[in-house]
Amino acid sequence: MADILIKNGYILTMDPDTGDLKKGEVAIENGRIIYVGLSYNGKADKIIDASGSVVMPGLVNTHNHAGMTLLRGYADDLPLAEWLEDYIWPVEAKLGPEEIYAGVRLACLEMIKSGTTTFADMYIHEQAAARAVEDCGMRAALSYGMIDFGDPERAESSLLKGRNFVKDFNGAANGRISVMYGPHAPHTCSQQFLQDVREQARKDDVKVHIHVLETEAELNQMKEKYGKCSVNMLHDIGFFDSDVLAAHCIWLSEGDMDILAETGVHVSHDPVSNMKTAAGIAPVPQLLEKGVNVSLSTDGCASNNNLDMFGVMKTAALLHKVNSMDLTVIDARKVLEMATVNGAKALGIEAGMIKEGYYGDLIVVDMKRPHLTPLYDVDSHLVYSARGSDVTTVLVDGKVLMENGQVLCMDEYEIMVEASKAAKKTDSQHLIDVLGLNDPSADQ
Ligand SMILES: C[C@H]1O[C@@H](n2cnc3c(N)ncnc32)[C@H](O)[C@@H]1O
Ligand SMILES: [Zn+2]
Repeated sequence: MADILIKNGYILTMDPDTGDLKKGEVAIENGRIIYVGLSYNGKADKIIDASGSVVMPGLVNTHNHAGMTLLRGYADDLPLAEWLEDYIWPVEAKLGPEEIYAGVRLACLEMIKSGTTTFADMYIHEQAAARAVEDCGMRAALSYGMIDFGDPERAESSLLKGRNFVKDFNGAANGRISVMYGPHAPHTCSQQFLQDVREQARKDDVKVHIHVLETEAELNQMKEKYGKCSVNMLHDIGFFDSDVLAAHCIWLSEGDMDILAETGVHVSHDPVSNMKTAAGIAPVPQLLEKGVNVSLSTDGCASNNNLDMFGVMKTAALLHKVNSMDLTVIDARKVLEMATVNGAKALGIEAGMIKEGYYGDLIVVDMKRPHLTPLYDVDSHLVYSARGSDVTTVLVDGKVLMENGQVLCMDEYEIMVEASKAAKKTDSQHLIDVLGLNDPSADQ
């Protein structure tokens, strides 16, 4: 007997072996998909009616700083280095685990409501992030953001934090949490530190999540310091392998792309963040052409400014079309693959497809909406016209986290209240009390 049977939906399996089903059924038991096909020959505890909807794999957001929801809109429209160094980093120092817990809860709420079932994270107080993920039921690959700035003491304490996190949370929350090592970037970490982290990750058999060549300033700094770019430096120290997830990868030469392809590095593409921070345009069509696994991500909320992967999908498609002045350079199916199959592959999880044996991580998207009518091509609608708010039902690990627009795994209002309170720790003079928390009349 299945736990859940989803009926009457258009099943976008993303599985090349089975293809999509115009009207099919998906059965889930013990957190895994046990049937995908036209009609399930068994009973189920719970039936989900997906009439007029698309049932598809949950979206996988492969680069986030989830706790940064607290800094959404905090310091916008500033040059990237100034934004990070003068605004974001000083204010992050004021945030403790309780604030980050509240921020990550808000991030999870936002992600669930817009169809993301798994995210990869790199941030501070990551234990608190793990607790938030555990509590809400999502799946995540978490890493402690480690920076040494060439200071051996900082290197030691950072690595220790990273190691403890890996030790304590690998496989936590019934396997929904996986861990990674998160050395921040080649220009904020010393070469020695990057080598030490690399070695530790191999020892622990844990993946590595890092920012690579997000800005031209990084490229110039690296050339000055090492006489070569970040990709070459990392390659020369043996850092690259198929367990590395590199975010951004904008300022790549042809040779850099070949290195990423040969070593099997996964690239996380953040088009919205990259456009907002004017960081540049990653050569995604070329990377895909060379066989690099490219997935999609929002980046942190302070550079996006939301966590809606539907917005990211549309932006990715449009950006590369106009950049190459060739609209055939990337199509809707490819974008959907990047947001599902490729993301799951980068994180090494059995998700991203509706396939027997894979995790019961899937979403239901309501197509009975004005902006999705009429319907000729499901892929096209999902990428070019749908929004996160069209997602009605979300399952992770075979558990229903949202059903018919109702979030079941947390109290939405409470999450917003707690995050708003946590945001006060920034001491910003500009914080506006939208929930009316400081207004006694709002209690009635
Ligand atoms: C893990 C660390 O990464 C920082 N961080 C957040 N967004 C970016 C970005 N676009 N580029 C580089 N670092 C970033 C966070 O502020 C945190 O300090
Ligand atoms: Zn980032």
